[in-house]
Amino acid sequence: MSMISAFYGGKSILITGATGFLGKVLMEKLFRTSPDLKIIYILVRPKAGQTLQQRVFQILNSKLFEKVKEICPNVHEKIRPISADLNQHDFSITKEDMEELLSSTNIIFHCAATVRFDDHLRHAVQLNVTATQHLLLMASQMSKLEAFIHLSTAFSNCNLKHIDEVIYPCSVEPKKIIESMEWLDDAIIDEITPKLIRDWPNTYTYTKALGETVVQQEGANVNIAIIRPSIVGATWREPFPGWVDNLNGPSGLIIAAGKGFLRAIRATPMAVADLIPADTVVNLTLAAGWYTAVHRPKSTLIYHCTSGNLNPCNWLKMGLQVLATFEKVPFEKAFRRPNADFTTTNFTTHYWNAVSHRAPAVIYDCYLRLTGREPRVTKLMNRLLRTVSMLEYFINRSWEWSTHNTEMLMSVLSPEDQRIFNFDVRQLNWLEYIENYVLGVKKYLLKEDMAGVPEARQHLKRLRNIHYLFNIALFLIIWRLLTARWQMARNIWFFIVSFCYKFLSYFRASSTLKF
Ligand SMILES: CCCCCCCCCCCCCCCC(=O)SCCNC(=O)CCNC(=O)[C@H](O)C(C)(C)COP(=O)(O)OP(=O)(O)OC[C@H]1O[C@@H](n2cnc3c(N)ncnc32)[C@H](O)[C@@H]1OP(=O)(O)O
Ligand SMILES: NC(=O)C1=CN([C@@H]2O[C@H](COP(=O)(O)OP(=O)(O)OC[C@H]3O[C@@H](n4cnc5c(N)ncnc54)[C@H](OP(=O)(O)O)[C@@H]3O)[C@@H](O)[C@H]2O)C=CC1
Repeated sequence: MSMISAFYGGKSILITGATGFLGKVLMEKLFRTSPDLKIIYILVRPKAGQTLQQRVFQILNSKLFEKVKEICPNVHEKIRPISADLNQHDFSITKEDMEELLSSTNIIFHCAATVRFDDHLRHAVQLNVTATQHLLLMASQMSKLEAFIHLSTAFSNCNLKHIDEVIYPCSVEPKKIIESMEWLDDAIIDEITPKLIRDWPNTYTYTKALGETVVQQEGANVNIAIIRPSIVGATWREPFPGWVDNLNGPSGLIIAAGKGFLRAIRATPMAVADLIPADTVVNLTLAAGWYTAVHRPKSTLIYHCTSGNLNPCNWLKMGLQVLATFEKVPFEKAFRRPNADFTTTNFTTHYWNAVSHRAPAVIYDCYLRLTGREPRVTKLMNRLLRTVSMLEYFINRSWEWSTHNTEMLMSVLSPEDQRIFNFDVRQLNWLEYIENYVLGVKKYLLKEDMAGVPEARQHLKRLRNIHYLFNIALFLIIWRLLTARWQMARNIWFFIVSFCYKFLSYFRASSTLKF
């Protein structure tokens, strides 16, 4: 019998961010491994014209939850969506809902966050710091609370090279930042943001670091653990390989490369690609929830959920495998043939961006205009290049994360739990994982059917022929222009033609002599 599954049985669990990528995988695993849990409260906001119920209905009807519905047919009765906006005071939770949460919750998984790198500091502080502070305040009033699990990121201290499983002090007190956000106007915040975030690359990683300090300062009366995942990718095994449902991290770039928009990226090929599958993060999170509640460690334990020090993969290996999978199973209606080159200097990056990214986009937009359609590729390309520039920080550096707590946790699990809640990345076969990731992107993000693969291959062949024809035509045009303007070019041209003529004459003469 799994100790972890049994532990969550009969429990009331509160999840924030349950509609997000990790939140859904977490909920799915909880229902599948502990179908007798009492209830999962999820804090949800109405979004995109959908009510809470519609959002929950959509999640439960997705492919991710197919297995769960077999194991736990009454799953819809066990989810209780609570209307809440974490940006609002008291989360805009009704009095009745709040009372129920305070009196019943046993475990909290705090996943909600803004993961946008370019979010305005005010908004990032609101969600990643202030909301965490409020949630801790709520947690401290929960009479039955056994554990509070906070999802942070391994990059919350990405200004350091070696990162231990500790909370590093912030140069400015989070409380002061929270206060100042209340009265400073947007223009002043914009001005001071670079000075505040200093060597953090964006507001996301900076506010996640502040969030950890808040957890440390405000969580004295609560039994807490912090999980720090690195770059979360598609699922490895559970509930099935390759599940992914948003464009964050590598997923968006895999689409951009597979569709032939992104053909080169500025990256350090040998830098560690510290990806971690979503199901691995969830397994560690659930195991940490159990350990924190049952063993009640004296201090807040931080768990690094990373792959680099146990089973490293680099960006070159990842890029090559992504490309190899595109060869086997191409994406449909590609713009150009996929390519995945790594540039390492400013010059080559600018060259690739001009020649291989912007120029084809401009040419295609001219074609769209000429055929009476709306030009759109240049705009798309500019957005893509902006996105890539924001991710570059993470693909040109390597970090070392110590994993003592994570390894300790693995060692205290029973063999049964080590199997069911496996977070041992040493067992991960990268080539197989990356192939499944790319297939998952094709199936679950792009919603492309495997039946379309032969047509996609034909399309790539046509693109190759167009590419060759285009290059030949371009060469001839350039050459014609050069010979028309420069005597030197004409002399070279004359020399090449006469050389070829002599060579052919010699070849013809020697072959007639033989017979
Ligand atoms: C050959 C393969 C090599 C693979 C090589 C992989 C390297 C991969 C390194 C990752 C390194 C992360 C390391 C931190 C790990 C964490 O701890 S954080 C969690 C991850 N967080 C993220 O990844 C958030 C990143 N994204 C953002 O911050 C924002 O989307 C951006 C990049 C600032 C763009 O903002 P924006 O211009 O306002 O655009 P937004 O409204 O978000 O989307 C605009 C369009 O771009 C698309 N888009 C959004 N994100 C992306 C994306 N990542 N890619 C492409 N398109 C995107 C959207 O779909 C949208 O399209 P339309 O719907 O308009 O057609
Ligand atoms: N994905 C990754 O690569 C990594 C993620 N992490 C961390 O893991 C956690 C989960 O990330 P992930 O699942 O990828 O993120 P997502 O962006 O997929 O999900 C974010 C969740 O937060 C919710 N949320 C955002 N704003 C509010 C609000 N104002 N009120 C209520 N809910 C809100 C979203 O709800 P809605 O659906 O309504 O928008 C969504 O459920 C985060 O803490 C993140 O920092 C750490 C390392 C890497």
